Amino acid sequence: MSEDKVVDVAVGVLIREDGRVLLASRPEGKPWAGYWEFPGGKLEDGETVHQALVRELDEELGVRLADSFPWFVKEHRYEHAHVRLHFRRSRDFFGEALSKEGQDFGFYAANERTPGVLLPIDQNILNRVDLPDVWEDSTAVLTLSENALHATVVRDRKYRFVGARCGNLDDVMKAVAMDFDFVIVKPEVFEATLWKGEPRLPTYVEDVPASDLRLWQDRGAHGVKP
Ligand SMILES: Nc1nc2c([nH]c(=O)n2[C@H]2C[C@H](O)[C@@H](COP(=O)(O)OP(=O)(O)OP(=O)(O)O)O2)c(=O)[nH]1
Repeated sequence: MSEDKVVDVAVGVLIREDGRVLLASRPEGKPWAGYWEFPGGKLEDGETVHQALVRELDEELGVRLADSFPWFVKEHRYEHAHVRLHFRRSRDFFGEALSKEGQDFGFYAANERTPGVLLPIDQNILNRVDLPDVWEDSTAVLTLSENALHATVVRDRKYRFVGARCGNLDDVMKAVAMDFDFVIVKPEVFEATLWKGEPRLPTYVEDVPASDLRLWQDRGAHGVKP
């Protein structure tokens, strides 16, 4: 594989009614075998991310995925590959999971220890599963042009999540570089902050009614901030 070839990967964040998320260990023979991850895998030619997830969940765990929403897209360079991870959330799946490839698996809460170590970049992402759909004040929000370094300090002391209010794509790119948990944007700039229709971080749309939540989630938002 040439160094700069980007591999697109579909990643499923399947959330049970009790808020727990499906995680599984990586089968023997793959890079990072034995580490835990969200189920998913590489896109095949012509597949959408949702289609790839439907296939991978069936192949790996026998789970049937009915619907899923874009959550965010994240690039990461491993030694073995440069991946573009397309995370999608779903509460709409059925079937009892089975280990079709010899993996361990289970449903876990964000603050619970899995039997094995998660892939390093997945831990932060698992925490974000608890971000509420409708924004609450228990999250720290910074305006990026102000003192953004403060974010790292605040994160440890008081707030579980740190987000940034972003006026445009440049701000969102800064929030990505600083690994913020979420961004808040106005409805009129939402589209401009996406990467080919997918957010780059979980995104709240500001100043819209809570009753429009589903509409904005269909378009890729994590949630709304009325
Ligand atoms: N499925 C999954 N892959 C992840 C996660 N986090 C993360 O960095 N990755 C990376 C690891 C791998 O480099 C890549 C997924 O590739 P893979 O080898 O598991 O995909 P696959 O099942 O299609 O593999 P194969 O059949 O081609 O062997 O994405 C995650 O949470 N879930």
